Amino acid sequence: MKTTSWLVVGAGAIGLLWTCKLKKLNFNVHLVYRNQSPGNLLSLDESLASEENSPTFSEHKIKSFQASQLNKSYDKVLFCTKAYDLLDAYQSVQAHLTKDADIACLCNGLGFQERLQQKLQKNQTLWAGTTSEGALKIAPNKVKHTGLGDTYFGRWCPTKNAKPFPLPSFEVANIHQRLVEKLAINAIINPITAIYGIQNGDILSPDYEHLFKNATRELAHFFTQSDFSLLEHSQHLNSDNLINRISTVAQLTRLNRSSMHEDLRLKRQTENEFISGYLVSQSKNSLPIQAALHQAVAKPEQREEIKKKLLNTV
Ligand SMILES: NC(=O)C1=CN([C@@H]2O[C@H](COP(=O)(O)OP(=O)(O)OC[C@H]3O[C@@H](n4cnc5c(N)ncnc54)[C@H](OP(=O)(O)O)[C@@H]3O)[C@@H](O)[C@H]2O)C=CC1
Ligand SMILES: CC(C)(CO)C(=O)C(=O)O
Repeated sequence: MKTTSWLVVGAGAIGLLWTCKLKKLNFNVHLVYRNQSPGNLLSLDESLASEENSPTFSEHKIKSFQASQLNKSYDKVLFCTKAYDLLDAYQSVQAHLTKDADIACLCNGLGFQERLQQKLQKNQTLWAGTTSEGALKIAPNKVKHTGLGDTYFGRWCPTKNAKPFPLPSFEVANIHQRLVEKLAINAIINPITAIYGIQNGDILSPDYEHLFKNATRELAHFFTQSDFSLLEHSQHLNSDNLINRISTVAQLTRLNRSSMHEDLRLKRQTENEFISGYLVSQSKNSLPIQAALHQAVAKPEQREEIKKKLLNTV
């Protein structure tokens, strides 16, 4: 039996936030969780991120399932897992997606989109997404909207005269550019804050400023003067542009710990492979600082030595 509900996969912070957003847009939502059931009533706290005078708490009725309990077909699905879980998550629900389903993902990083595209059927459409919103899961069925931001989706494989995204106001033509811009921010702020155990704003302090600027200049050179496969979408990211963008985000989130800082601190898997790892794999050895940051995150036993070298040699 076919349903017109959205299927959201991943009941973490972003999955809960987006389930509530879709409910507010009057869609039915079926939510797939992996381990802990969120039940059938979600609550959204927008007190930290709401516009003035708008309600700050809302409750939303949904249906939640484990993938093995699904018994319907869906023509629109939104994956809200971490990048490293995306392909497994896709495989767990793929039998329940229609032949022409719209398949959207909101994970940070690059590299996994192409791998997912390879797995889709010919008439299914992959919509890559990126968000600068902040969300924090505070209970299995409760999410706090911690930062206002923008969310964009666009076709991973552009096609002329194709059908629009099921949420047209979120669709952009230049999604690759948006993904590269977000990748650049994550590639600088996340590993530096994670390995030195600092807040986002600290990368602008005298202790880290040289590392921040040199790592950013190196990235800008790669984005503007290399044979990067997404060069047409990264050419505008010269040193000044990139330093301004990243400084602004570091300022705006100065008291936050980046997601990678939290992941290392709590000894969880990080998205390193889809951020610095992706860039290094594309760079033909032209990103030595980025490679060192990648290595310092990936290899705890080398971390202290790399941290000292990075601060002494740049
Ligand atoms: N939170 C935020 O403010 C922001 C997050 N992002 C990005 O959004 C993405 C999601 O982040 P976030 O929500 O914070 O991460 P979370 O870790 O909170 O949520 C990911 C969820 O996906 C679930 N999951 C993993 N594999 C499967 C599967 N096979 N089937 C069903 N569920 C699965 C996890 O389940 P389990 O509980 O079992 O681990 C977890 O609940 C990341 O790429 C992140 O970088 C981007 C901007 C801001
Ligand atoms: C923008 C930034 C750096 C905010 O903390 C982020 O996206 C993250 O932590 O992953």
